[in-house]
Amino acid sequence: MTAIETQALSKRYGDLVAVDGLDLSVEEGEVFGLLGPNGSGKTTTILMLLGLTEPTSGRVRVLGYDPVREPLSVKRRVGYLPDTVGFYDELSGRENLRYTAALCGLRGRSVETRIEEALASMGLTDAADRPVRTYSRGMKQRLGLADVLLKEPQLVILDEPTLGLDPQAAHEFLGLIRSLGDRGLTVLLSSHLLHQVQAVTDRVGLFRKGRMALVGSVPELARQVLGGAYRVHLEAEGEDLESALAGLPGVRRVRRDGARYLLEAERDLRDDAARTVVQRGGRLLRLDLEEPDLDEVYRAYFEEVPHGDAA
Ligand SMILES: Nc1ncnc2c1ncn2[C@@H]1O[C@H](COP(=O)(O)OP(=O)(O)OP(=O)(O)O)[C@@H](O)[C@H]1O
Repeated sequence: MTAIETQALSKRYGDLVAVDGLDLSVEEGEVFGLLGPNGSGKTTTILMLLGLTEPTSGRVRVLGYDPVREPLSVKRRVGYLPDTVGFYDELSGRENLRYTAALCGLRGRSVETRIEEALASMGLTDAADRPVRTYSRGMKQRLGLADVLLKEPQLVILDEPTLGLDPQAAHEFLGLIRSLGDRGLTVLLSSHLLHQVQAVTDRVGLFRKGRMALVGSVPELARQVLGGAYRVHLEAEGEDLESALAGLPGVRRVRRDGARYLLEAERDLRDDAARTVVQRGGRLLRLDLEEPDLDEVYRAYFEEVPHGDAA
């Protein structure tokens, strides 16, 4: 099933078009990254998905429900972590989760088990009975995720979840997000931190001025924007290697600098490249694969197209 589907979704604030004819489709079980410069419409899109702001036009479905007409059905199934989560500072982590559970109408002894499990899965068991005011920002974010998981959502939406976290805390938090995807949950994550998004998402969508400029996995985007998604660096001595390497299936372009070759390719063809060198009686000195990098895709895309407004 498609977890999120929008068609020609738009939101205007007076003359300003915050989201402009957005077509977005996120499959169930997918971890999807919404990327874009500040003000490109990510938060507005999320608010429309949650039924917290009404679209000006277009269609939106979340887990098959219309967030405008059926906000409660959406709310019950979707966990939302805003960029800053509000907790009762004087209450402990566990007490805050109990409060959420009561608000969600969760009752019975199984609630305590659920709370315990949510705390444990976020690495907060030891801190569970300390007041939240003593928590670091990273711990508060993890408590936020525990809070979201308590109601056992099918879809989790996170808006800039690593904002203000130090690199170590951000890394840990991203690992937790990935683990949600591995558990089969659908995750929508907004961010402008490309490396982080690349590490945990299955696909990304690049936003620009309220429109989805590019959508795909990082290798797909790299193929569209950079030409070759995979870059193989090879150093070898031998005759006529350049044309032999250029003839390998999947090779888009070969650049040569003396004994060094850069192969821009559609797949990881290190095996074939090594074999080619050896078959030609050459000597292989170095062979490395450079993984496609979202940062590079993003920069190339916003540089190539003269947008002027890219952050
Ligand atoms: N309530 C509002 N009233 C008027 N304009 C708004 C409102 N909310 C957002 N906007 C404008 O809509 C545009 C898109 O904003 P939005 O917050 O969705 O972008 P974003 O991609 O989430 O940016 P950021 O990364 O800064 O959060 C911006 O120009 C913003 O100023």
